[in-house]
Amino acid sequence: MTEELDFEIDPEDLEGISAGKTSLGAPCLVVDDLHVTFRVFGAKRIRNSQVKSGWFAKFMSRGVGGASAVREVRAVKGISFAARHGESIGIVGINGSGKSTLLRAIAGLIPPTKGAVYVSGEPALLGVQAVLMGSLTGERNVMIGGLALGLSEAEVKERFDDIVDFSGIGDSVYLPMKTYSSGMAARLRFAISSAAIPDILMIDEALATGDATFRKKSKNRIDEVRDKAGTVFLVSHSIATVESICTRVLWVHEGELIMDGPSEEVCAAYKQFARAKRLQR
Ligand SMILES: Nc1ncnc2c1ncn2[C@@H]1O[C@H](COP(=O)(O)OP(=O)(O)OP(=O)(O)O)[C@@H](O)[C@H]1O
Repeated sequence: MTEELDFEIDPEDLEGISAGKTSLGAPCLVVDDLHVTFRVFGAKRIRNSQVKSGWFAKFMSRGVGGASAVREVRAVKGISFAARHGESIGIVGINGSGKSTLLRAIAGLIPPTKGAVYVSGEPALLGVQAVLMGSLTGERNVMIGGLALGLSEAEVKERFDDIVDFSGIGDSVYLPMKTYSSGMAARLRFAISSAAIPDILMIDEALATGDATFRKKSKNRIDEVRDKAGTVFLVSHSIATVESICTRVLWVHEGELIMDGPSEEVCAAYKQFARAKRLQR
C-alpha cells in the first residue's frame, strides 16, 4: 500500500547519501520494512500430507493421488530506505534478486505483504507498463499511458509527436504494440512514462535496450526530472548505465538490501561480487 508521508525523518538517517551534481531536497519517499511474498500454486505435484493447512491450500489439494503445492516466494524481505527529491537511485542485483518486485511495490503496483511505502505529497508513482495493452496500437497506448499519468486527453494529444520522436519508433506507433521488438516497446514505455515529468520516475531496464542516441536522450530526460526536484529509480543489468546515471545505488540480493550508498562504492562492490560469481562457474 502506498501511503501519505506524515512524519518527519531524522536527517541523520540519510547521512552518507551522495548528492551528485543536483542538490538534494527533502525526503519524498520512505520504504519501511517492506516485504513482498508471492503465493505460487500448481507449480509441482506433492503428496496431500505435505500440503500446508488452511482452507485455500486444502481446496488446492483436492485431486486424485496428489496435490498442487502452494509455494511461497519471498521476493522482498524487509527492505527499508528513504529517498530524497533530486536523487537518482539505481537498483542492482543478479537475476531473480527482487529488483523489479521492489520497484513495482514502491510504485504501488504490488501490495506489500508486510511493511509500507510512504510518499510525500501526491504519489506520482506510476507504472505505465501496467496499463499498456499489447493488442492496441502504440498510438492508443500513448493515450492510455498518458491518461494514467494524470495528463488530460488534450495534453496527451499535444505531446504525442514529442513522445513518438523521443521513442524513435516512427510509423510503428500505428501498429499493435505486440508486434514491437522488446527494445521498441521499452523505448515507447520510457517515452510515455517520462512525458509528464513526474515527481518520481521509475525505469525498469528501458535504457539498456536503446542505442547510444536513445541513451543520451534518456539521460537528458532523467536530468530534467532531477532538476525539477523529482526522484528517479532505475533498475538495470547494465552497471555502466547505473554508474553514469545514478548518484546512489541499492544492491538487492535474495530479496534483501545488502548495500546502499554512493554509486561508485556500491557498483565497485557489486562488480567484484559478479566477477567472483562468474569465476565460480
Ligand atoms: N508474479 C510473480 N509470481 C510469483 N513469483 C514471482 C512473481 N514475480 C516475481 N517472482 C519471483 O520473485 C523473485 C524476484 O523476482 P524479480 O523479478 O523481482 O527479480 P529481478 O531481480 O527483477 O530479476 P531479473 O533481473 O531477472 O529481472 C524471483 O524468484 C521471481 O521468480
